[in-house]
Amino acid sequence: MARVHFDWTDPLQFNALLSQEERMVRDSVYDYAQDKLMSRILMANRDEHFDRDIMNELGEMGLLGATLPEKYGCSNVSYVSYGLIAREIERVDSGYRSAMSVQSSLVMHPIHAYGTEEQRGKYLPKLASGEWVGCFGLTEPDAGSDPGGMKTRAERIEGGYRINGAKIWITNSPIADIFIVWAKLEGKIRGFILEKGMPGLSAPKIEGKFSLRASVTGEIVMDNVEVPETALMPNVEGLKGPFGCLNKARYGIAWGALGAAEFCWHAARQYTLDRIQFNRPLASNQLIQKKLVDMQTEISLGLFACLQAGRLMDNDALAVEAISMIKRNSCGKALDIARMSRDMHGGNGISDEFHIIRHVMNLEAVNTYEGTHDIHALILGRAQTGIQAFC
Ligand SMILES: Cc1cc2nc3c(=O)[nH]c(=O)nc-3n(C[C@H](O)[C@H](O)[C@H](O)COP(=O)(O)OP(=O)(O)OC[C@H]3O[C@@H](n4cnc5c(N)ncnc54)[C@H](O)[C@@H]3O)c2cc1C
Repeated sequence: MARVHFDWTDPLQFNALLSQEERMVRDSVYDYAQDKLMSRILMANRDEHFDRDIMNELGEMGLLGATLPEKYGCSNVSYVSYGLIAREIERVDSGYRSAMSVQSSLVMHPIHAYGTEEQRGKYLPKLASGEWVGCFGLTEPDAGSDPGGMKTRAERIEGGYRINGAKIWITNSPIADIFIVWAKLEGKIRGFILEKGMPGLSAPKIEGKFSLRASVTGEIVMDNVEVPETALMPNVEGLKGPFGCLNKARYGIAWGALGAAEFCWHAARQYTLDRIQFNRPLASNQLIQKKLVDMQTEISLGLFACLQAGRLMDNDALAVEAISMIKRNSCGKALDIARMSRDMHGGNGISDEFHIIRHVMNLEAVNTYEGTHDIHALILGRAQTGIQAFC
């Protein structure tokens, strides 16, 4: 049997399973991210700054709401391509991928899936181009893993609704033009589209984050915000509204986290090949090689799981529990890999100039948001045993 070449970067020939279009998407996003995002991230992270222009650039590249139809200004690519986009952006920084995911999965998706044709026509093209930025308000100070416990309320008034409540930990909210807000109306969770400048609506920034510093996060405060009837997204009610959005976002996160992990793995390999201690490269030690191989194995297996999930999603055949599995697996493994890479970089591992500590810090939040690692275990545990263990 002929000896088959082993590509250490792609041991199971993942790339061979991608279509021509998917490879083109991957390569163009890789080039953009390495050229335009990598050059900004060091100072953006240090200064806790999100460059608003990035949204316009992502829009120009067709990366916002990329899976949605062309008639709304979107690219209509496959979910596998969407995953590849997330992976390449997060190879640079989870904060940039977060900004993109929120716009695509948590703002544009619900408007498309639950909104009226008028709402789609009004909001989607401007969100697709990056002219407008959106945010998604579900989490509250007293309702995180248990969003059903939300206190935000909408009440009917003449011609529309009055909304009161507060959301916290909201990606993009301080720079948002559009706010997707989930509130209880007559006891049922409903989704509303709010716009910047509405009286009583404010979105203060949360300062002092040590994770996702290049992504802006804030609150949404609603003090008697009056919205017209047309602000309600009519086609969904109950928790399945926000969860439908979160499922799309969690799918993208599963791909993205592996992009961050790949950066940390490749950096650890190069660092330990270059760094001489005890008169030989660190990479000549068995312990180091084992760690590199553990990284390679987890990332390679994880990418196959994401690819299969993407193919199923493209055929409307992916169960939500499977999304919990890949979100949980990718985030947990990526965090372990980033921490391991940090350790292998020695003292340099804590310097932002090597980029590893930034990925470690970022992945802490990525492991927590959109359903924590343990909450996804409980979702899968319930599906396996039939027993609800949340409470
Ligand atoms: C940087 C960042 C950006 C975010 N962006 C957004 C956004 O754009 N929009 C939005 O709506 N939200 C956003 N979030 C919120 C995020 O989704 C929540 O932080 C997350 O869902 C967890 O909720 P919590 O922080 O209230 O933690 P809690 O729910 O209080 O959980 C704390 C701990 O308890 C554990 N726990 C909870 N319940 C159980 C249980 N039944 N059994 C066992 N363990 C349990 C959890 O696993 C966790 O370890 C963001 C968060 C961060 C950090």
